[in-house]
Amino acid sequence: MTEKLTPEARAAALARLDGWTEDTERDAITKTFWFDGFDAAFGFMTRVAIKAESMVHHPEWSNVYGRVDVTMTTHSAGGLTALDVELAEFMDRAAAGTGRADMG
Ligand SMILES: C[C@H](O)[C@H](O)[C@H]1CNC2=NC(N)=NC(=O)C2=N1
Repeated sequence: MTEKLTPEARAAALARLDGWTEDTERDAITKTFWFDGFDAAFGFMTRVAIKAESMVHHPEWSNVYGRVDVTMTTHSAGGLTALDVELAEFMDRAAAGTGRADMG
């Protein structure tokens, strides 16, 4: 089973990630992505969904028009793991416009 990150690994991951903040109350990280309308937001979500399925690891998220609110945590571990960081990094790349279904 995937283990929760150590405090050191967690701090290093947060320093590496772009704009993610900690939700310390539930040991999760969150970020709001903004896109130029629904089409771009849903395109992002589609790329992330394909990646999430391949990882068998899924975001908690909601979408309103060009806005996507994301929370990442690992339910089975009860907190933040390397899987959350991996998918968060993928989202940062996908949102930067380099996202492809076959990406990373
Ligand atoms: C059965 C299936 O592998 C599990 O329910 C997976 C699915 N996606 C998941 N996603 C997340 N974020 N955490 C999990 O613990 C998790 N578990």
